Amino acid sequence: MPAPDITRSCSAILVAAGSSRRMGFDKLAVELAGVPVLRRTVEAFLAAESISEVVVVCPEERWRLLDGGDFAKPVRRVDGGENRQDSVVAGLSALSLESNFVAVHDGARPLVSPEDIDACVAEAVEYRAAALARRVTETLKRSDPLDFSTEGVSREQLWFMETPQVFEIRLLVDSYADVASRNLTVTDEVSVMEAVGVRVKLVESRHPNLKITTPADLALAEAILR
Ligand SMILES: Nc1ccn([C@@H]2O[C@H](COP(=O)(O)OP(=O)(O)OP(=O)(O)O)[C@@H](O)[C@H]2O)c(=O)n1
Ligand SMILES: C[C@](O)(CO)[C@H](O)COP(=O)(O)O
Repeated sequence: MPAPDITRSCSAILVAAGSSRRMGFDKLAVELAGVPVLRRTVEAFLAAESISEVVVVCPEERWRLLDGGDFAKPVRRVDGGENRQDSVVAGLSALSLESNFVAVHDGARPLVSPEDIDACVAEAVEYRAAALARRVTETLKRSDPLDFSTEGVSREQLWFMETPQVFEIRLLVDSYADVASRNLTVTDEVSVMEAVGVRVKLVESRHPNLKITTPADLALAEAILR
């Protein structure tokens, strides 16, 4: 077996330490077609050829959803933080640093395909930073809450952001340190890059990759899996 080319290899950080407030119960423990959400997410990354290791950022009780899995690649757990940003930083500290790239993904996105993961990693190798996203195809309007007047909003160049979001590890670590030094709060890693002026190549997802957020998402995800 040839040694892996670490210049192109990629670690994964799966953030799964949230409170599921909008769901009302632990959305990462819910089974989709018999498999817990978090386990589906881990298995998608283990199936992706570009991924060499997985760090799961989650509390101990969620780690047990993985049945102490005997996985084909290294899988480690680390505790999360107060917000998603803190959980990502905790994941960065747990990387083996045997890769040059890191894919940060929501544990609550269990339908992500290994093919989309690999496509996003390939673009990050090319551009240093890449993120999975979905083009806006619906008609958009802006509505004034005072007089209910509406106006059309062009959907050209508009995307729904998804994950994974993939970066050179050094770039992401240094960018998060910069953001922290300025006490900035960010929703995702693309926002971190915007704060430090680094462009991110958006990669159109070819498969469903919805985030499990509310009970309605569970029904939709089950329907997709049927
Ligand atoms: N402190 C946090 C907050 C969120 N997440 C993770 O980030 C992903 C996206 O967050 P979201 O879907 O908003 O999850 P929750 O924060 O749990 O949702 P809610 O806002 O409804 O509580 C999820 O996999 C969640 O577990 C995390 O690891 N650590
Ligand atoms: C990180 C994310 O999934 C893609 O950008 C999204 O921002 C998470 O949003 P939420 O507000 O935490 O649900």
